[in-house]
Amino acid sequence: MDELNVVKVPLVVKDNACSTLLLSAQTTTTTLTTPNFLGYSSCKNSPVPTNATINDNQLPMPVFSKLQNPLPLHQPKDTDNTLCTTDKKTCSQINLCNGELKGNNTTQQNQSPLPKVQNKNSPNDQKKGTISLSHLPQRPPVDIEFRDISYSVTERRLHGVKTILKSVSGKFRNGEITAIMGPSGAGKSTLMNILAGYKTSQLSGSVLINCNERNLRRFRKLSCYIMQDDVLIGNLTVREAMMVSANLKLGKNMITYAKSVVVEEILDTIGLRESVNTLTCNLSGGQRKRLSIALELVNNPPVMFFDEPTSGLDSSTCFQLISLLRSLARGGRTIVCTIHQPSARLFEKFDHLYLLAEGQCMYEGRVRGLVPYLSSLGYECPSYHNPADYVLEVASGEYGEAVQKLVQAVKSGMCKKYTHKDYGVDLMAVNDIIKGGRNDIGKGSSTNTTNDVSTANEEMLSKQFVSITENKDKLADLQPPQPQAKQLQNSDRTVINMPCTNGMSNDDSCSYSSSKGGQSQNAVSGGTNAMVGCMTSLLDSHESVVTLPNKTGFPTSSWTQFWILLKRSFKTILRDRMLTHLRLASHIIVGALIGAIYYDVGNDASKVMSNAGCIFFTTLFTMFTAMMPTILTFPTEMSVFVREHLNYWYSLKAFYFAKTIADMPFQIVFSSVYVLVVYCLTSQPMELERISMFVLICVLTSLVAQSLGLLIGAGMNIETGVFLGPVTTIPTILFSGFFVNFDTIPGYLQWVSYVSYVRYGFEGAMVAIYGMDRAKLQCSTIYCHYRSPKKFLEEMSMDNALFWVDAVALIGTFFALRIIAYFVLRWKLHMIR
Ligand SMILES: Nc1ncnc2c1ncn2[C@@H]1O[C@H](COP(=O)(O)OP(=O)(O)OP(=O)(O)O)[C@@H](O)[C@H]1O
Repeated sequence: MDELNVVKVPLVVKDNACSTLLLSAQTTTTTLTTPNFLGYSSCKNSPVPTNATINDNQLPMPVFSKLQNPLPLHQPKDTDNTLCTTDKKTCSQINLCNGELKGNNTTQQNQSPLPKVQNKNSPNDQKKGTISLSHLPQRPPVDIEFRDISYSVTERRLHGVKTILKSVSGKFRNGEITAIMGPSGAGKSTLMNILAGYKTSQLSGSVLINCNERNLRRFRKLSCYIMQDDVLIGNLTVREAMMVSANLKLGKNMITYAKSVVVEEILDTIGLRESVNTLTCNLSGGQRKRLSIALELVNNPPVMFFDEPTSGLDSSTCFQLISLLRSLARGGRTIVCTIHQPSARLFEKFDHLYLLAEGQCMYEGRVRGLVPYLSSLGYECPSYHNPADYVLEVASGEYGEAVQKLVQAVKSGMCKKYTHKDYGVDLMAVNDIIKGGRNDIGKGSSTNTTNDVSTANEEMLSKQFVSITENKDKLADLQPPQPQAKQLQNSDRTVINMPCTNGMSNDDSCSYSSSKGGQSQNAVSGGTNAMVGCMTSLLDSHESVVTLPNKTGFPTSSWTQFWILLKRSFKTILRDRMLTHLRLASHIIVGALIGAIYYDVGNDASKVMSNAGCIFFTTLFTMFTAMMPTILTFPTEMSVFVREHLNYWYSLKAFYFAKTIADMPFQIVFSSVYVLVVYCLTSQPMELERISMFVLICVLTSLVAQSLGLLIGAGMNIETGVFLGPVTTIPTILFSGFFVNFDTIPGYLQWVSYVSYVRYGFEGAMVAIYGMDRAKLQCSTIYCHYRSPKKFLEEMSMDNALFWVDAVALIGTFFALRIIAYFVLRWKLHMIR
């Protein structure tokens, strides 16, 4: 069976998604030589007989869905364009699933997300665009085990310590979707943050990855955390957001075309095809959630954490989403979700349940073991009652002091038997149900109230929420992945043998067929699972987590990260029409207004005070218009940054430099436009040197103000920032030298004026206008006290001021604030943990 099986029908590679498998849509019956369950030809050992004939309505989802959107079909003459024609090229389709060209298994392949994209200069002389693509990087499957995790926080107000998690242990396996449930405040998010590596301080216990002590840095590269409030950059389209993710996460080894193929495949898979050109701010809640998942799927993380993924979604979208997560799990991933109160239909979609109450574990095991477990302890889930609701009622104390009883039961090992993945699998019984069409709902509710429930009753109870219509799915889903993996060990299918050093047997899920097991399951289970099965499987990988190179860096260099983020920032600023256009318009309009008010006062000795007011207002305006938008927008950008940084997209350094540089050109242009409008309308001296100096000092003031806004935005939330920004500015305005002369300020307060950047801005602007031995002003009245500009500067205590000192002071303040803001961001990141 080493011979490669070939699909006879023409297969056409789609231009922008080479992996799209097209079967002839013109016929309703398609003959395949060797399709696997998913309709993709397999290389070897296909479980389906050769020359099978399948009808469209038998075609599994991926193929069928392509048929519904037929692309130009043709019989390619050039065999390079076919996916499966010759031995060497045959495996393309399955490679799309498993990311590997057979016989091309180098260490490098295993370690990096390498596309196998034929370039122009391919030695095989293949046409440009001909692709044999490993569409996702290869990653090993991961089991997470945690032992005796305790977590406490110090409550300063109460001078005490609050213990949030009390010695909890458990294990989340690859190939499964785990729900962490419990009443509000039980510690679900805390546990997940700890497992995801977001919280690392004030905790004890150990987290094991594939039975080995977790290397946090390595683990963070293998995992992603999708938060409840999926903050996305609103002004990017779905495709653009995905490309940013791909560019950052897939590294420079992959050419742009290959990345776009990856992106298109994921978007197809996750159901965002229709929305690729929609701005993310216009997506629905469910679409946003799916995009959040798609963004993280780009580098194929084997572990995905979801904080309340269903919050804010309607029941149908919830169901679709959890089905999607389940399919991702079936691809070999470890999916962990916190969830509040799932419906019965949603609840049964989970494989594994971890129940927390008061920071302790109340149950850990199969979802279908929950009802029997509760029943065995005397808590009978009433008929037709959602077990998820019931267990939360129990955990909330509605049925008496149950928490300690259940916690003790867990500690004494009573729920051990429910943790086995084969628990409750009784295929015969399910078959009977299918045949007989009996609805067993309610049967299990029975009258059994004793603690010692018989096995038969337990199984009956476990089927309480299995609807008859879904029993076929169940049959497939209930198949444990492990035996299949074992069965495949001698075939060409890859089984990941993960090291088990602590005495655990392989039965304890340390071995798992990473990708195809998932596919097969999906194929059987069909529906949503099948739709995403192949595309989203973990890939064949001979590496294990412990042998992964201990590289600490990001997938791309700092320079690349900076460049990608800078381009993204530019794009989002330009597209933020409301803010960017408003900023520009406000600078022009206010400039014109000020110009109209102080029209032609610049050279009039009788209006020197008015002109000083105009200069002072100009300084203030450039300051406020630079600071406030940053205070308002930066906290939102911070949320995106925290998510992306903690999911290992890029470094803080790259983000910060990009952020710092991206907005500067806009600020410089806006401030300059305003200053020039005012300068001209108020008839200030038309000397190039003075104009340049005046514009420069105003721009510098605005950049310093922007830095202050960045600092406040980095350290505070919007509400606090909006208050703190203007409040901290008031003293700097007071000590600017406009309201009170420097000489008039009491000696012990004079130092404040040295830290007032507004003072440097105003002083520099005054020197630019009235300094440098400017000639006497025109006097339109009988007597003008300040005909001599020098005299006026003396009056303002600015006669000894040097423009360049003010400019350098502003530049220094700019750098100081930016550096402080950087460290505030670092501190914030540290505090999150
Ligand atoms: N930094 C902290 N200081 C004090 N208490 C904290 C802190 N962080 C968490 N807690 C407390 O720990 C408990 C568990 O919080 P956690 O967010 O993990 O609960 P949860 O189960 O996720 O709740 P919910 O379902 O409502 O989101 C809560 O009582 C919370 O008030």
